[in-house]
Amino acid sequence: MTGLDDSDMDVLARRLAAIAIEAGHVLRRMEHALVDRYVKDDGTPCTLADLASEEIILRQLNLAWPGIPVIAEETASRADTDTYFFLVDPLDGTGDFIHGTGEYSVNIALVHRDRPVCAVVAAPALGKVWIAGTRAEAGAVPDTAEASIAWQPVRARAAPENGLVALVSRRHGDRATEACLATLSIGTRRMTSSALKFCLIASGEADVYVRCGPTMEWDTAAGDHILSCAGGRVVGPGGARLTYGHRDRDYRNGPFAALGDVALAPRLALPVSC
Ligand SMILES: Nc1ncnc2c1ncn2[C@@H]1O[C@H](COP(=O)(O)O)[C@@H](OP(=O)(O)O)[C@H]1O
Ligand SMILES: [Mg+2]
Repeated sequence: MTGLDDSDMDVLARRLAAIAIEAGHVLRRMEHALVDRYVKDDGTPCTLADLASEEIILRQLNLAWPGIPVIAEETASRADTDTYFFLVDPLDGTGDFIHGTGEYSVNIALVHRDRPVCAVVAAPALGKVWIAGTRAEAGAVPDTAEASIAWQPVRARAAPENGLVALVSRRHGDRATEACLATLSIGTRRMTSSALKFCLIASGEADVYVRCGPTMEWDTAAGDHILSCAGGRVVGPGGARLTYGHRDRDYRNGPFAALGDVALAPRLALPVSC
């Protein structure tokens, strides 16, 4: 028994937002510091800021929900995922944090069995935060932890007949992604980093994000849930929704597409693996 079954997921999403915002304040303070960094085995960077953010999030999650396993990027525990577990990316878009574009996010998702049920994506440098429990909402990041947030509902848009807006990673591209995008009639491409791509589609500012290169479950779970609650969908090869908690594959995702309008799904030609 975790007690989470009886939780109001929209209330819980606000609590996750407070944690992500607290971590985000620390990230902002570290933005201009000379932050030590190293390159991990997968070739992606890590900084002291990733670790500081993760420490705060782990502490707060353990305080609020003791005993619920947490799979976090920098200390990815191999603990058994229970019925409920958290997926945490303390700093998604570390490359952008280092390069100062501001396009980085803090992602926290609560997963029930293999699908997210509650999530936050905070973009501290852009001053925006998205949440979802049963509905997707967005607000401005307040300057202080005590200030309240005026949450507004967000909704993905119907795909326009022509000129879809596609979001592509600023730092990670690959041929399979390009081939898949070529099957859609893309009018505009916008480079965006981190889980912000899911949130911009959830807010009706873009239509599609295709990713055939490697990503991890903590990169996508929170954005997946926010976009799903906003009326969109994140699908893998064959059109099925993504599932989470795959320790057997080290929490790696396969290829996926995030869609504002599910009607785009039949037009996709995703490869079966990355
Ligand atoms: N070779 C690789 N293996 C695993 N994940 C990778 C990867 N290259 C990029 N990623 C993932 O892509 C994320 C960045 O996505 P984007 O390019 O859309 O901003 C990274 O997030 P982190 O910055 O949290 O490490 C990382 O998790
Ligand atoms: Mg990260």
